[in-house]
Amino acid sequence: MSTGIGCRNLRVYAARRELLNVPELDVASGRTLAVLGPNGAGKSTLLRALGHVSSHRVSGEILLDGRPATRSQMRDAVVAVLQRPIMRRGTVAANVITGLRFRGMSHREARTRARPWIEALGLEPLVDRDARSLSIGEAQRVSITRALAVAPRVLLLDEPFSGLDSTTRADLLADLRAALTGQPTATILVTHDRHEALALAEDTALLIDGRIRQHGPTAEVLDRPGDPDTARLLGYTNLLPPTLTGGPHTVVARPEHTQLALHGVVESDDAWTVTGTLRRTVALGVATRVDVDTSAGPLTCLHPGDLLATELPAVGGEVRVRVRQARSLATSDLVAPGPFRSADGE
Ligand SMILES: Nc1ncnc2c1ncn2[C@@H]1O[C@H](COP(=O)(O)OP(=O)(O)OP(=O)(O)O)[C@@H](O)[C@H]1O
Repeated sequence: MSTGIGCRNLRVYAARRELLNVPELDVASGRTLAVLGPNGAGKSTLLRALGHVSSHRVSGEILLDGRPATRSQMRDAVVAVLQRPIMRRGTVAANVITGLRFRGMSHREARTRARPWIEALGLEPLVDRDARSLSIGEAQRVSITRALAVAPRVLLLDEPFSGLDSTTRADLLADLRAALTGQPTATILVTHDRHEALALAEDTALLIDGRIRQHGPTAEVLDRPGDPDTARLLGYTNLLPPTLTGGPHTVVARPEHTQLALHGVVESDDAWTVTGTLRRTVALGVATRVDVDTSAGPLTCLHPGDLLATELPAVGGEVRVRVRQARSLATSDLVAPGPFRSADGE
């Protein structure tokens, strides 16, 4: 019998509107699934339904270790970590053992159980601090340690990293991944950030409009956009239709593989070029974003570092854009730039 959490024919409705329709989903014990979707895709709706805590009308089956699970069975099996950490009155140490105390464990035993998790998550320097004085990043670390200390069969993570700065987020993701390794917990992370999926999850499902469009090993799913919606979600925001490429299918490219052809830069032969009008530039610190309008729609270029104003053509001026790497939406394969070079008639 398979262990872990799953569902069959799961549907969630608000009034007459169907918010979610997932025919089948399984996360085995010891594995982590990321559910990646844009705002409003139904990610939280899915987590609440799986945890049997939905306030909507739900049909279908929630499975625990392969069998339909009741609400009380799920309550015992599941621990959730939410976007905003909730700290109770008292020290960090007292907060970490809360879940164990709720489950009837003595104070002494709970402290002994929690100790390795406090070490694994690097919380020792904070244990005596008033939990309500913590930063959001610190509080989320406590909240995750509290969840892990219970050794749950199922861990549901509802965007717990979204309010953290990039360094804090990367540290916590790495520590959580290490802490989960070898544990018999089935973990589901919902997020809109593909980098979080890559950092934490072996498998990823793409959820759009309440339906799973793609599902598989994370590295494969993140690099195999199958339609314009999943392409956008996966960062392939530049859509190049056949009218632009001259090829048979729409191809998609990441902004980091798309750059302006600038004066004085020697161009190699390994990119396809298209002309357009420079709409605006945005300094992002580590990179400069340049938006260009072309005959077949907008393209976004990303140049590493700061581009000097003197290097850039004026807004409204004609520019050439080079796309170094693109994928076919029909096959998800990388498309060599050769076949559609000079498709715009250059
Ligand atoms: N009571 C309700 N009545 C009607 N629609 C609802 C109701 N509750 C939620 N929805 C809709 O369900 C959809 C999914 O919401 P949900 O919060 O699950 O999305 P999400 O993917 O978690 O989004 P976000 O990333 O913005 O948190 C949204 O379009 C939302 O407006």
